[in-house]
Amino acid sequence: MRIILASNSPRRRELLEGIGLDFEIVSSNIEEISEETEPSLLVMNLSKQKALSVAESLKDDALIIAADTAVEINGNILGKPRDKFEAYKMLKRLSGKRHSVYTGISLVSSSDLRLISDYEVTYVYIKKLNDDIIWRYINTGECFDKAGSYAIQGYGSLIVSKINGDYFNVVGLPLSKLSDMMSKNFGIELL
Ligand SMILES: Cc1cn([C@H]2C[C@H](O)[C@@H](COP(=O)(O)OP(=O)(O)OP(=O)(O)O)O2)c(=O)[nH]c1=O
Repeated sequence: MRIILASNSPRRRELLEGIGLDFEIVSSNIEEISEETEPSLLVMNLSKQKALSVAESLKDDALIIAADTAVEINGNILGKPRDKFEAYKMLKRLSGKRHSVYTGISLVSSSDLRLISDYEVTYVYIKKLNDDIIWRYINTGECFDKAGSYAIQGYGSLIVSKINGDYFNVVGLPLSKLSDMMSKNFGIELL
């Protein structure tokens, strides 16, 4: 079956390429809006919207993969920062604390619109950051298209002290969970 990644994220593309999957990319371009405040439900809901928007635009049979990542700390959900001041506020909030990174995955088969959603959570500990370090990090420019304003795979690796859970989930696509979902629900084996 054709496999389609419904994502504009270069990280998600690279992660799927890394496991040798043969897939195409179709961007979803939905407005990421949801009233949901429970992070696991929010990321599953948004990934579902992305997957369905692509599935509905296809004529032939394909399996669509979509994902959404959000950061949660003390009941607050952090998405992507709008500007450097918002990035500063987010990093200040994450400084010296543990937060949770949620990624929701949705799989949809375009032939019958059968939909499966699930999520993964990883706990990330950020070092105590002074303002000088926060601004130096923001000035690397890598925080802007990232949930929570950092990229664990980039300079962000220097401000993370440890993680508990799947690293790839933090980067934006929990490959192990995805593999289980594809195998269990669609009989597609990635290994
Ligand atoms: C926390 C964290 C997030 N991120 C990224 C993963 C996601 O790409 C992004 C969160 O935004 P998303 O809305 O999940 O994804 P996206 O807009 O980049 O791509 P698309 O919706 O088209 O699939 O933050 C990192 O790259 N590293 C990190 O450490």
